[in-house]
Amino acid sequence: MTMKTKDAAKKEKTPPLMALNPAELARESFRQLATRRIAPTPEAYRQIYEELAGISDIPDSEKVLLDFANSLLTLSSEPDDISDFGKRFELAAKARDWRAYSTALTALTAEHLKGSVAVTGAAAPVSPSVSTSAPPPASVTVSTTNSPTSRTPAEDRHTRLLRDMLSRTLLLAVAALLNTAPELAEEAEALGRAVKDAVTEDSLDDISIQLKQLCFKIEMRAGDAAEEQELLLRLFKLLLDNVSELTEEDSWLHGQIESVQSLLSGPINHHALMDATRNMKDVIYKQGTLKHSLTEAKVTVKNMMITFIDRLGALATSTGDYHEKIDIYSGKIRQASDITALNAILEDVMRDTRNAQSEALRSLDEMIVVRRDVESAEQRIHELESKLAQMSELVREDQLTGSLNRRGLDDVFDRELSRADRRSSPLCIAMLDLDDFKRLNDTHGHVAGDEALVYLVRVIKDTLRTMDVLARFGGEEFLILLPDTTIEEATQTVTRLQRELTKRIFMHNDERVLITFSAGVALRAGTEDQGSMIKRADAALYKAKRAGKNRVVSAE
Ligand SMILES: Nc1nc2c(ncn2[C@@H]2O[C@H](COP(=O)(O)OP(=O)(O)OP(=O)(O)O)[C@@H](O)[C@H]2O)c(=O)[nH]1
Repeated sequence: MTMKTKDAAKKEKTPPLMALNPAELARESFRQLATRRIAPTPEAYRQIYEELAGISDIPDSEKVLLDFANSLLTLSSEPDDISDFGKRFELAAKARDWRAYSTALTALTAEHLKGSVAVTGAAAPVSPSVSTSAPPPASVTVSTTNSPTSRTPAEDRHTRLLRDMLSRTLLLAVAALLNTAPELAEEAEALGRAVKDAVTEDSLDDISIQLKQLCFKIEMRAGDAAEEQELLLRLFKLLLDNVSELTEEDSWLHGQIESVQSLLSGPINHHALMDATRNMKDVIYKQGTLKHSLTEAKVTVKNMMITFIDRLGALATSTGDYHEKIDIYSGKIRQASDITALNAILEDVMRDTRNAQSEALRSLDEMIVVRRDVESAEQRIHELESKLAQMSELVREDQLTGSLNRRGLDDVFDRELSRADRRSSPLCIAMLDLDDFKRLNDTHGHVAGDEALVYLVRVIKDTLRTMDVLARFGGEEFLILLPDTTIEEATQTVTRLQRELTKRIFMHNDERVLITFSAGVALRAGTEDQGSMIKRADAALYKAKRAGKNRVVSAE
């Protein structure tokens, strides 16, 4: 029951109706509630019921003052100045020393409720007849204002506690969680320290603004981190998918591992990850092709060596026969008695010698040829190896599809950005990636994969305007530059490309092979640069993949 309700209740106090039984008392209580226009709460009902029954719950003033002392004592679990005051009040009340009580009350007011706080009866000496309601004392009629100092001790304690908790949360928990973003961790620590010292409302307001800003920054940072993590996972998936193909020749693997390691040792950012993924795709494919050629070259060398050994064996065998025959002939010669017999033997010897000679010569020739083949195969291996090193250093065109390569794209992109700036015209890009291309390669072979890429480029070139530019971005990824094109037009164009690709069926070995692609389209925002546009188109492409492939998504 509020103070006002109690006062009103006291004013209209009804003499106790001792004669009434409980049911009648209850009825009368309800009637009184209505007459006095008091809200029918359980507490109000109890008050009136007790009043009518003559059971007064209004304590006397001494009890109130003693209760106040007790409640101060129970307010704090450990000795502090509040409990000291409690003790002083308790002693004064028990000794009925109201001057001492009043002095203590004035001191309490001066120390804890200064400023705009006015405590009823606190400034003046208190007499036992002080008119106040029942405890708890924390609700002593305090007229509060919005000032930070106008708090009761309990509120102060809670504020201190909360401030402490916030400060510790910022200093210990938040700062520790931000160990990957030292600048944000420092900010959290500085705020933690500031919270500890902030006592005025202004300084708390200031801290509240800074806290909001910090939360916003952490949210942004969390978004970036999630994106980077996603890219990292893609990169690792790619590496794992291909690692089995590379392990046979570990020298090929070293380069990959080194580049990923150096990437992981530096600060991980979106660009570095995107580039590493693309480069790796490119290198994996090209190395795969070269490795295949090298394996072929090695098989050739091995076969040649086998032939070489076979020939040597044949030579040894034929000359072995020859020596055997010579032995026989020498025996025959020794036994020959006339010149006719010797002549016959000599002719046989001559014939066998000629055979052995020509066999030896043939083997020699073959050995020379084989040796030359081995040398040229070795030469080819060296050429293939060095080709990997200087791979497409200078070319601006993709050798397989005839579209621009990354280098060529960079030149044209620069040109188109300047043109768009000059004319203030819209510029869009579309990033395309064939769907399930690995499966196509695995099912139909790499040659079919290559043909599919060439086929895709042909369909794109047939469908696009001449001013549009197509570049192979890496592996099975392509980028189309669409000058003077709005985002709606760009999306329509790419959707048309998808339709065209499914209409014009790709055939391999008389088999119909369905090829589709996913795409992300981005409109240049203001003077946005190439990297940022590609990043947004790539993110949209990734969404298209995740949404089920064979679709176009516009970048945000
Ligand atoms: N035939 C051929 N294959 C290539 C070429 N460049 C890259 N690849 C292959 O393309 C495949 C790309 O595989 P992933 O990146 O896993 O993509 P995907 O299978 O298309 O899967 P999604 O993109 O999720 O639809 C790899 O197997 C590469 O070896 C190329 O020039 N010719």
